[in-house]
Amino acid sequence: MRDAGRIAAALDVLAQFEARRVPIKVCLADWARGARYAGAKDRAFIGGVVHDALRYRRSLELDTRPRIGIGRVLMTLWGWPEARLVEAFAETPHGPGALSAEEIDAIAEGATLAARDVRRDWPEFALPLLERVNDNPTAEIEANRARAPVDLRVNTLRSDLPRTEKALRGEGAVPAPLAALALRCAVPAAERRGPAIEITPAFQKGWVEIQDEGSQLAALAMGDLAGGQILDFCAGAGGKTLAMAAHLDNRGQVFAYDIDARRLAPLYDRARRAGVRNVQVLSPTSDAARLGDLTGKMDGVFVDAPCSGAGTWRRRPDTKWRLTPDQLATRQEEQDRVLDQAEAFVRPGGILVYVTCSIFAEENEDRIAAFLDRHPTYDIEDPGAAITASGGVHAGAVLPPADGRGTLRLSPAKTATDGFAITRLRRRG
Ligand SMILES: C[S@@+](CC[C@H](N)C(=O)[O-])C[C@H]1O[C@@H](n2cnc3c(N)ncnc32)[C@H](O)[C@@H]1O
Repeated sequence: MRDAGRIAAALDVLAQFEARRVPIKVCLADWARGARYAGAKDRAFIGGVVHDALRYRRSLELDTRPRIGIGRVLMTLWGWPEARLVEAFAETPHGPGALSAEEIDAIAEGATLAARDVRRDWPEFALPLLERVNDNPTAEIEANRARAPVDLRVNTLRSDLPRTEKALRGEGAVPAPLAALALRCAVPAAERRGPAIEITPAFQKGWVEIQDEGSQLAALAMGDLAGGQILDFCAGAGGKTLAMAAHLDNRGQVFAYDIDARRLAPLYDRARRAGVRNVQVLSPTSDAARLGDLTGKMDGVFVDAPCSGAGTWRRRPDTKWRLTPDQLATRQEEQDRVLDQAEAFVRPGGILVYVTCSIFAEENEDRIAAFLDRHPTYDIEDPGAAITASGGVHAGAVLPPADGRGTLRLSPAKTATDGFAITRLRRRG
């Protein structure tokens, strides 16, 4: 495909998103099904431009003036010269139709609008939530508009950092600043695709997992539980399960449970590839009795709770426009429920770590305060101290301090990671 057809396709996909508000990957897949002629480079171009458009959706007016908006994305963010844009729009029969003089003038305002209207790129209802927890909301929103790097966790059960870094040098992997086992591949520029880590021999041999550095730090909040028994109560596909299992060096035990058996399914293969032998997957359908046996016995229970996902908006910018206040309220109810269910497994003196990939206090500090009202037998501990004590951060790395309510917050602007909030509680003995 040429520029003309690619721009027209991106406009179609964005129109679908505005009309249906389904995940953008659904809109992209629907388009791709009807466009068998499109190659991998076309799909990458269209996916890239559509995601950037969603990152800047309101400041660049993609929602109200999509032709102008996409022109602004290509000129302002991708650095296209005006002539390339004008030619692509006008090309027949595949282009979206020639740009008028007014449209060209409006497109040229893109840089000014992107700088002026940063706050418009955050859902309006969620602005007070951000202002509540962040002293520089504009900087945070700006950092959330940027593309995210690809972060990797070196799997010490299969390799080590120097060997893995060397193997992935061609992909641009360099050590990340905080987590000792994190490698970072820089953000691809405009039309460039990100590194295809999954097809590298290092990935296939299980030397690395794709995992944001913030997620790696969260998984270390269990601290130094060498040989311990841990229940990962919301294990999903097991990103943090595998990190904890490797951290335990295949000793002790990590039980991986999730209410949704389908989400656990990939964990079996992932654990095999990673050489993990200390994980037991507990399916909600067939292992209820085994889960019950763990009641009151776990040294640590890890709750990676269902949440708004606001901390991952730079990676999944469609989700910031799909979140509603009602959904947020539902997540809060789930968070309370999950905490109550999970705490039953903590032994006296054991640890309960509560993590979300949301930076909002409504999903973190407020949930913990409500939990402590219901369960006064828990005390808050410093999550940063536990992460440091785990030995999993670089010597001298400085984590943000926990706030006055005991929660450590990571974010694109503050730590150059996805957004996470981490709280650590200990049950009294
Ligand atoms: C943030 S995701 C977990 C991601 C995963 N820990 C990882 O690192 O890849 C939250 C998970 O919580 C699960 N969940 C929601 N309610 C639950 C409940 N009451 N009990 C257990 N799991 C629950 C969801 O099915 C979902 O997989």
